Amino acid sequence: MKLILIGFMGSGKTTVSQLLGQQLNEQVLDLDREIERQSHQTIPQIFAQSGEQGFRQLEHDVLKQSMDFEGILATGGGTPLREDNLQLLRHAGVPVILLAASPEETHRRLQQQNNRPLGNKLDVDGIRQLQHERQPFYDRCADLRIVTDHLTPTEIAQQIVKYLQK
Ligand SMILES: Nc1ncnc2c1ncn2[C@@H]1O[C@H](COP(=O)(O)OP(=O)(O)O)[C@@H](O)[C@H]1O
Ligand SMILES: O=C(O)C1=C[C@@H](OP(=O)(O)O)[C@@H](O)[C@H](O)C1
Ligand SMILES: [Mg+2]
Repeated sequence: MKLILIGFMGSGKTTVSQLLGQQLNEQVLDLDREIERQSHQTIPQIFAQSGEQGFRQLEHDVLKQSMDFEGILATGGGTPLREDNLQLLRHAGVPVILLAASPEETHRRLQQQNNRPLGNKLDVDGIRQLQHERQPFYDRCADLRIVTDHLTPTEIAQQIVKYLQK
């Protein structure tokens, strides 16, 4: 692994990882896409059929087997919530970058897509609450936190590249 992106749903992990992959000429692994590829189901289908618990088990299995991947890893927003996942992320030995956005901006972004079983039904207050609950887990593994509300994905990728060069 070269770099790990973590953060709440809609913070831009998937988008920024693709840009970083192009700029740094590195492979990108998006945990959700890999889960979908291996299970032959979409994320909403997995939640509908196996519940959140079933999804979390798949997520853990795929994370564990991805740890020796040589490239940029985009996690899902709930990946750091499990202690065993958090330990894997912390001990990967690569920078862990936390992307963040305000509840209002997150709500705007999540409304543009309908593929997040845990995010799509939340209003701004629900997002604020869930972000608050998850914050301690994100803080425990992040080396750098970037607030993305007023940054384009390109600008975020540039900040990360600069950070890596230091
Ligand atoms: N910095 C940004 N500014 C505005 N919109 C963004 C930004 N980053 C991502 N988005 C948009 O927000 C949505 C969620 O982005 P995504 O990369 O899927 O986030 P994540 O993987 O963290 O859930 C997408 O529609 C994406 O185009
Ligand atoms: O925050 C979460 O619990 C989740 C985030 C999603 O990934 P994104 O953060 O890329 O949306 C996806 O893993 C799943 O819907 C659950
Ligand atoms: Mg994503």
